[in-house]
Amino acid sequence: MIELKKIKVGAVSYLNTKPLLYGIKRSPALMQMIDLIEDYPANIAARLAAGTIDIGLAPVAVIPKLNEWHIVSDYCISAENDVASVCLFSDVAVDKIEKVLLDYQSRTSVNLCKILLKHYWHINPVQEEAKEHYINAIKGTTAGVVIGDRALKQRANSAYIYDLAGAWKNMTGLPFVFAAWIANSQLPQDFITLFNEANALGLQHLDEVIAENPYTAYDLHTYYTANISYTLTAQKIEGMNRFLDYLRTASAALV
Ligand SMILES: C=C(O[C@@H]1C=C(C(=O)O)C=C[C@H]1O)C(=O)O
Repeated sequence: MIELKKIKVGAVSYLNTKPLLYGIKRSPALMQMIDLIEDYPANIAARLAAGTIDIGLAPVAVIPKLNEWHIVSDYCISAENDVASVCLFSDVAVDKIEKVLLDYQSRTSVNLCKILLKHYWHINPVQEEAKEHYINAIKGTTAGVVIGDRALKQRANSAYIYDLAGAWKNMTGLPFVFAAWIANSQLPQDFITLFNEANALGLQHLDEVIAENPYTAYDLHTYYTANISYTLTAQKIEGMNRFLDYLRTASAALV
């Protein structure tokens, strides 16, 4: 029998992606068609741009780097208001911040922070792409953007927590899309249909998803229902396009 070439799928390895992966991992038909790798967002972006994966739950900030891109799913990682897991953490109020360390695992949120520093908070601190273990260096007038599960933990450690999706909503009135399922070539329609159905399953079984991923630093039910918003609506796409417009005009986008 001829083994058909598998579709290489890259997913974000954080808790926020578990509801989307729940159904994918439970679909034998889909699991036969794909190789699934899990990694942090900046690496998913790099793999998609290099073509070593065919589709990824990729930071939307990578879009300008891709020769070809298709958003193939109705599901995404976005927020209507506060997202809880993408914040600027600081010991001092925002106008006292002198330096911002930008999470090396992120592509979208670090660019969002740059946009907000300039256009929302109107400040211009030193901004540096951080290295591993940088979270320990968030102290005094050095603030830091942290994303994902590590951000949910950091909430207990910083006096000031500026939620970047909340700030974006205040500035633009729009929701914010962090990551979407982006393919770098046209994928078969039968795959896309199965893939969408599989993404939806976990959202209908959140209690099971939560039971499978015990976590104490933050209430996952709140996270999955009030913070992260999983459906890609027309308004979300408007928010995404507004963000991509800012990126196009930014002099130093980090992608
Ligand atoms: C909301 C989040 O969105 C993430 C943030 C991303 C980024 O900054 O590049 C990419 C993927 C998302 O998983 C989070 O991980 O906390």
